[in-house]
Formats: sequence, structure tokens, C-alpha cells
Amino acid sequence: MPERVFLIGPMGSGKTTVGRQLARRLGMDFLDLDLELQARCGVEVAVIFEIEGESGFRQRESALLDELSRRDGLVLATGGGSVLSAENRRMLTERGLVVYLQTSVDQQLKRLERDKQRPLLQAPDRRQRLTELAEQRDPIYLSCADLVVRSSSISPPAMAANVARRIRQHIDGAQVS
Ligand SMILES: Nc1ncnc2c1ncn2[C@@H]1O[C@H](COP(=O)(O)OP(=O)(O)OP(=O)(O)O)[C@@H](O)[C@H]1O
Ligand SMILES: O=C(O)C1=C[C@@H](O)[C@@H](O)[C@H](O)C1
Ligand SMILES: [Mg+2]
Repeated sequence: MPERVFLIGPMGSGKTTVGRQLARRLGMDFLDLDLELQARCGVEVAVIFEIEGESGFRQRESALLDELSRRDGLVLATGGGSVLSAENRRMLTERGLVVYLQTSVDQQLKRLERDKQRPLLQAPDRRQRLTELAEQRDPIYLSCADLVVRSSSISPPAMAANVARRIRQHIDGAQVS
């Protein structure tokens, strides 16, 4: 197994949900950057956005990513916007296997229907917001991914199994060549 697996992708792609199950399958630890940041700050991500703005959140996110992305034996679910900074992308690509959970705006909308927390979803037209974010970010996710796994309409456990299989194939392929 790789030393570290970094999950990237947009809100609702399953980084947190699938990531936890993937770690169990691979016998690795699991951490979630948003949850860890919340635990350390003692407040929700939305409150950090409110008090410090998105730029304040991004600074905290980068500092924590730098720390956590050095740990061994870890599946790390990153935040949806963690890849926006070139420095963060460098940390991810140099330190572990980067897996992009690619999804559709339709699926995101369904999965996040009941969410009231995510600050970037506080928009009158969620479809439009998610579409804009996808147009801006999909090329960035693709640019730093070692593996792209489409998160279609399969359950989180099936998705975790799928990602684990793709990681094993990727590693086997790398050893042969
Ligand atoms: N493959 C899937 N099939 C069905 N539901 C899913 C799937 N993946 C995730 N979900 C559901 O979608 C919701 C959002 O997923 P999750 O919180 O894991 O996304 P995320 O990528 O961590 O988002 P964020 O970047 O905002 O943290 C959860 O309720 C989760 O159960
Ligand atoms: O897509 C984003 O920029 C974000 C996604 C979440 O994981 C959180 O990191 C936060 O809500 C910002
Ligand atoms: Mg998450």
C-alpha cells in the first residue's frame, strides 16, 4: 500500500464517507482535514468562514494539510477547495497517492440536499453555484490526480471497494513497469 492516500474532489463526492470506509479496507488510519480543523478550532468550518473569511480558512487549511500530509499510513480526506493553492497541490502530489473522486452536479445536489452547513453552498441557486465550482475546479483536480474514480450512483461501501481495487491495480502496474 502507499504510505498515504489523499482523497480530493468536490463537496458531496464522498471524501469523508467513502474515505473512512476505504481506510478500513486498506488497514490504514483515516483523518478528515475539515473535521480535524474543526476539532482543533472548536468551531464549525462555517464559523471560521464567518469570522476569518475564506482566506483565513484557507491559511488554516494549508497549515494543517502541511502537518497531516506528512503522517504515514493515512487516508486523508481533504477539503473540497484544498487543491486551489499550488503549494497545497505540491504537498499532495509529492507526499502520497492522490485520488480524485469525480462526481456530477446532479449527484452533489441530491447528496447535499439536507446540508445547511457548507459555507460555499449558501447560495440562492445551488445548481448554478456547484456548476461554477465544477467548471473552475475539475481541471485542477484532474491536473493533480494519480487516479480518477467516478463516483456514480453506487453506495459508499461499493465506492470504497472500487477505490481500493483501483489503488491496488495502480500499485501493481507501477511495480511491473
Ligand atoms: N457514493 C455515494 N453514494 C451515495 N451517497 C453518498 C456517496 N458518497 C457520499 N454520499 C453521501 O453524500 C453526503 C456527502 O458526502 P461526504 O460528506 O462524504 O462528501 P465530502 O466529499 O466529504 O464533501 P465536503 O468536501 O463538503 O466535505 C453524505 O451524506 C454521504 O453519505
Ligand atoms: O469546496 C470547498 O471549497 C469547501 C469544501 C469543504 O470540504 C470545506 O473545506 C469548506 O466548506 C470549503
Ligand atoms: Mg468531507
